Amino acid sequence: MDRIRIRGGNRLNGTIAISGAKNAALPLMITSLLTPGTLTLSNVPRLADVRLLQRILQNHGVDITVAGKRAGQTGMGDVMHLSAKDIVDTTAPYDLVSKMRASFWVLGPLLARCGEAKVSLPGGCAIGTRPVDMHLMAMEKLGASLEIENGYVIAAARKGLKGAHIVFDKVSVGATHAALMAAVLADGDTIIENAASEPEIGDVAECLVKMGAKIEGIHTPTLRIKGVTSLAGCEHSVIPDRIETGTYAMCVGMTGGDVLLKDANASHLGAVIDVMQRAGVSVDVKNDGLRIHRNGAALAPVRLDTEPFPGFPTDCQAQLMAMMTMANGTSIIRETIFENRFMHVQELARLGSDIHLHGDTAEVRGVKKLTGAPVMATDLRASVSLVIAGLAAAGETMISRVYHLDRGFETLEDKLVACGADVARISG
Ligand SMILES: CC(=O)N[C@H]1[C@@H](OP(=O)(O)OP(=O)(O)OC[C@H]2O[C@@H](n3ccc(=O)[nH]c3=O)[C@H](O)[C@@H]2O)O[C@H](CO)[C@@H](O)[C@@H]1O
Ligand SMILES: C=C(OP(=O)(O)O)C(=O)O
Repeated sequence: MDRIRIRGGNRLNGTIAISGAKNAALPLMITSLLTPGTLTLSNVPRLADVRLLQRILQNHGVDITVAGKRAGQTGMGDVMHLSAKDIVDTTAPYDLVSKMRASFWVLGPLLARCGEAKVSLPGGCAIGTRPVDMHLMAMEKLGASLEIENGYVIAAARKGLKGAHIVFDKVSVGATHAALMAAVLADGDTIIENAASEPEIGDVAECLVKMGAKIEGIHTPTLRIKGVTSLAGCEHSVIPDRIETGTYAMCVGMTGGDVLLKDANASHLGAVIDVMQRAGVSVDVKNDGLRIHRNGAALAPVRLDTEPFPGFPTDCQAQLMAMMTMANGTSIIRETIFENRFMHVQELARLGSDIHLHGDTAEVRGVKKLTGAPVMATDLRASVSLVIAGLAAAGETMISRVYHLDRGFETLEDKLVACGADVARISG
């Protein structure tokens, strides 16, 4: 199994190109199930999760071809053509779905297009119990009948889905994707209230509109959908990854230096930029991305809660905590989205951090020095928090189980090495 070795202490200087967003690319790929036409996605990141979803979609009969970047195309990722002319299998099996959360989202489109689906209950990062009750409630509201048997959701809507009024009790990215992707082909009007307004939902909604869907209220918590009988193919470019952007911003905040995060979209990062500035890191919005710089001054501690968009994202919580381990004072970080998203705390402790957990709140007492150590990645964002800490720790940090990192960070070592970090992948 690969490991990542970091020799800490180097400042970061240069340019890092931000990849297409994993959490937009995955649901965008799934929208291909809604049309017999060809969906062409550009700026698709080269990630393990994308490859896994390709296998899941191919199992349903989606024909997928991947090519490198085209001339004139913005972004750095692949171009992917997805064509679901015929759905040959409406079952999403356990061995594939259990590895990745987003794969469960095929439920809505399969039901909408085929009137039936059998989808294994999902997996994903082990950061809480992560129920799917709101996904199921939305499908039932849209007229599906559901049973859970042997770990599978078995859903049917033989006469098609019907428009409905769906009100979510709490904000869920996945349940919003599911409801939206099902409602676009339902008969009649659907209103989704308390919808997630994360930029990735907006990206999917905009792609669906290009395919012929009728959606109002995009980027707001109330989505109004008029069902259509069919959708066509289209071309769409995946938005830049705001979580990758926040992560590299925190790498620079941690080490000091001056880095341009090329193609980053500041409008998706308001809460992250605010926290970085409060911590004493300079963030300048440029035409071609975000410039992050910190020269000398100590980091100031911060106090924050994770929240649904536009609040501070839970997917950047571990990275911020790593950065705050060396702040000049005590930071208070409250995790409000997932009940078990502090697995990085005990690994950060191996590097010499001083963090105390009180229920959903971490008290991060800044230390003057971290020291390299062997550590273990436990989930995607927790693993990259260890990279951030390792970049500033004296000596060598060796991170094992880096397959978690490969789910969501494209060529992480190359991007950091290009800015002067001493990072290497040790194979085998
Ligand atoms: C692939 C992807 O895009 N994953 C993201 C998605 O995950 P995911 O879509 O799984 O997260 P949700 O937004 O659904 O979860 C938010 C909260 O709602 C709860 N919940 C969710 C569904 C449900 O049916 N019942 C329920 O109680 C969850 O346990 C959690 O406490 O949004 C999270 C919150 O921004 C991010 O951390 C993940 O990176
Ligand atoms: C938690 C994440 O992914 P998933 O929902 O697939 O577990 C993530 O992207 O940070």
